Amino acid sequence: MHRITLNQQERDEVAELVAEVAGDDPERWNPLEAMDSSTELAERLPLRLRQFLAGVRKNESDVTVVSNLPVSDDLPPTPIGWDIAAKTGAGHREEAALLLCGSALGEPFGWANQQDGRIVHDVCPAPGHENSMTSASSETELSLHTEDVFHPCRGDYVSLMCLRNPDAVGTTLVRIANLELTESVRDILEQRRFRFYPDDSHVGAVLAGAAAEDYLAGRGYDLGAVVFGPAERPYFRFDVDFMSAAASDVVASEAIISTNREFADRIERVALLPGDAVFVDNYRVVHGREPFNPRYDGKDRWLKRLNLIRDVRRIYAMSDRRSRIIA
Ligand SMILES: NC(=[NH2+])NCCC[C@H](N)C(=O)O
Ligand SMILES: O=C(O)CCC(=O)C(=O)O
Ligand SMILES: [Fe+2]
Repeated sequence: MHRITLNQQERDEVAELVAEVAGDDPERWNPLEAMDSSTELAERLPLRLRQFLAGVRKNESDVTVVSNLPVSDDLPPTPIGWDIAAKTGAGHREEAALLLCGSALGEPFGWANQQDGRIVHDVCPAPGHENSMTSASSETELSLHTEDVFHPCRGDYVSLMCLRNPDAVGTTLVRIANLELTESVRDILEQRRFRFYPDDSHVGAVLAGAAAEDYLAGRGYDLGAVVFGPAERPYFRFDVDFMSAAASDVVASEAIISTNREFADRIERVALLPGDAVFVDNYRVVHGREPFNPRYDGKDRWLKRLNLIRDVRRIYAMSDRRSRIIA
């Protein structure tokens, strides 16, 4: 794990940029506008941080933590669900901090059908979702997954900035570099024998069964491989809850099961503290979360999440609109 810890002066410098991007009034916070200014202002981040993130990008570092980012003294209570945060602008300065750092690594983008098309998401437990398969869950663990596994323009990085984490709940991680797959399993994973589906956070997406297969095939998301790219430094995608083998392909189905079993021995964890942001390489690492007990008292665990792609033109090229929000 690569880590940089900002010193006091660097933290103050970031806080100044955050103030410029975010302003004082959460009610007037417009993340899409802020995204534009943050891309320019990212040039003024402390040199040591910019150089560090440039190295992360160039070397394709698996997991990177930036520590001691500014978190507001007057942080509002943890919202009880992302929709509340969307209404109130809660944690808008921290959204700005994540946009600034993220812009040094990639290009922010979002999904029209996820968290209402927001560019920065809230990850906090929500009543009624304790055992769901979305980031709003708590009591049930969140399976190790590639973020937005189904989509060809899924993020190169998923980034999470911590505002609160009182019980030091861990984000779980497995790197492909640590997997010891047998040659025969790897061989199967490299073949286009798998289907990948939108997860439950993509509202209104067709979720399962034959209808989903038609929908995805119609959009060009046909059978794909799990492992791909350079043999010496491969990429992968995996989400046991939202993938399947092609119909009646028992061998591919078994490869999913054995890969998922292999994860168990390779899990690393990072318990983010307030002011930590983790940048997970979404092509080299799957991530998830340990279970925990939600409180719903304003002191709950609270992260901001931002997707980053290395070349936003890949998104523009898929559509007839020049938008970072994938429809
Ligand atoms: N295996 C899974 N549960 N995958 C879905 C992960 C959570 C999803 N990214 C969300 O925003 O809610
Ligand atoms: O809460 C975490 O640590 C991870 C959450 C996650 O995987 C997500 O929001 O996509
Ligand atoms: Fe995730």
